[in-house]
Amino acid sequence: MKILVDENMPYVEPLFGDLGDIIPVNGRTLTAAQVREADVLLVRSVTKVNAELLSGNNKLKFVGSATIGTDHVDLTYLAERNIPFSNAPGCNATAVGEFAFIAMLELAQRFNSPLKGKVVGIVGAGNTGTATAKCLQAYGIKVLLNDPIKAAEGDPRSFVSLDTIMAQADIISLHVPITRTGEHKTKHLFDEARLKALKPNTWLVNCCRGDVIDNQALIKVKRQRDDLKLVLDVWEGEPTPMPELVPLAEFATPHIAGYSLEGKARGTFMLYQNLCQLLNVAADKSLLDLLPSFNIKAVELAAAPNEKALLQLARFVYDLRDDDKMFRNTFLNENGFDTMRKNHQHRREFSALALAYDGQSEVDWLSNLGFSGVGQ
Ligand SMILES: NC(=O)c1ccc[n+]([C@@H]2O[C@H](COP(=O)([O-])OP(=O)(O)OC[C@H]3O[C@@H](n4cnc5c(N)ncnc54)[C@H](O)[C@@H]3O)[C@@H](O)[C@H]2O)c1
Ligand SMILES: O=C(O)[C@H](O)[C@H](O)COP(=O)(O)O
Repeated sequence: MKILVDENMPYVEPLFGDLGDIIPVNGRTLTAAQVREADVLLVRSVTKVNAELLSGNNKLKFVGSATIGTDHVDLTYLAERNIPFSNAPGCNATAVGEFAFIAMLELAQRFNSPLKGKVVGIVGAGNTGTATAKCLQAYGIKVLLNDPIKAAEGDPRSFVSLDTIMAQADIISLHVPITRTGEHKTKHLFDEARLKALKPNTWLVNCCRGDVIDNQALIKVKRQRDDLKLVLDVWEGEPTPMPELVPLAEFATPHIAGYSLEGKARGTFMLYQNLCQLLNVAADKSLLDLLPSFNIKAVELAAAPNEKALLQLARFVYDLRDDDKMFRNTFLNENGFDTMRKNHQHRREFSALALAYDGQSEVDWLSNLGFSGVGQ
C-alpha cells in the first residue's frame, strides 16, 4: 500500500510504517502526477485536496488531514467519489489555547497593563476557543463567548452577541473556521467598519484563519490607531503575508499557534486510528510512547506566582518572543514562511512541565491551567 504523506507530519514512520510504504512529499507543491498511484493520502492544511489533485487516481482508499481546519479540502468532491476522509478535530486545540493565553501575558508585560482584571471576548466557542477560555478562566479572567451557531444548537454555556464583545471586551480572540457563504460567514468578519469600531486599547488576537480579518483594512486602521495591539499567527495570502502588516503586529508568527509536539502527535495519531478502523486492523500503537520527556524535570515554586512569575513559567514551556523575532527576520526570504514552519522546533504544552509547591490549594489554578504535578 502506498501512503503519500506531507513531509511535515511527525511520527508517521512509527505509526504507519507497518501499514504500507511511506512516501514523504512537499504538501504545498504536491501534484496530481505524484498522487496518481497513492492508496492513502495524508495532508496538512497547505494541500488543496480537490478534483484537480485527485481525478487521475482511481485507487485512493483514504484521505486524512492532520488538522482541525478542513477549508483546504473539497469535502463534496470526496463524498461524490466515496473516498473516506477524516481530519483531526481538536488535535491542537490546547496548543492554540495556550498560545493565545501566552500572547496575552506577553502583551500585558510589554505594555505594563496586567491581564488580571481584563475582559476577554472569544469569537467561536469550539475546540480552540474553549481551550483559550479554559486557560483564561483558570487564571480568573472574565470571558465572554460569542458563537451564534452553538447558541442555536442549545449549548448550555452563556453566549453574547458580537456587538457585546465589541463593547465590553478589552481583548478579542478569534477562533472561527473560515466560511465564505451563509448567515454566519466569517470571511472578513472583521472588516474595516468593525476594525474602526474596536474600543480604545483593544488587543486583537487571530489564531484561526487570516481571511477572518480584512488584512488590507487592518493595515489602514492600525496605521491610524496606535492604541490597538495585534497578535497575528495567520494571514491573508499565506504563505506571503502583506509585508506592511507584519511590522504592525506586536507578535507575528507563521501559522504555528497549533504547533505543539503534543498537538502534532495527536493529529497524526487520530489519522492512524481512523485508517486502522477503515482497514479493520488493530490500532495497537500508543500516543504516549511517541512523546519525549520534557527537558525540565520539575519547577519548585516558593510561592504562588504573580502575573510576572506566571509569564516566566509559561516561557519555560514556550517563549513566543523567539518565534516572533525569527519570523520578522525571515518572512521576506524566498519560502521564508514555509521554511520557518518546516524547521519549527515544536514547543510543548503546559502539561509537559511539572510544578511542585507545598501549599496545594493556593496553586490549584495552575493545574486548571494545564501544568502537571502541582503540589505533589
Ligand atoms: N493557527 C493555528 O495553528 C490553528 C490551529 C487550529 C485551528 N485553527 C483554525 O481555527 C479554527 C477553529 O478551530 P476549532 O478547533 O476551534 O474549530 P471548531 O469547529 O471546534 O470551533 C469553531 C467554532 O466557531 C463557531 N462559529 C462559526 N462561525 C461563527 C461566527 N460567524 N461567529 C461566531 N462563531 C462562529 C462554530 O459554531 C464553532 O463552535 C479552525 O477551523 C482552523 O481554521 C488554526
Ligand atoms: O487547522 C489546523 O489544524 C491548523 O491550522 C494547523 O495547525 C495548520 O498546520 P499545518 O497543517 O499547515 O501544518
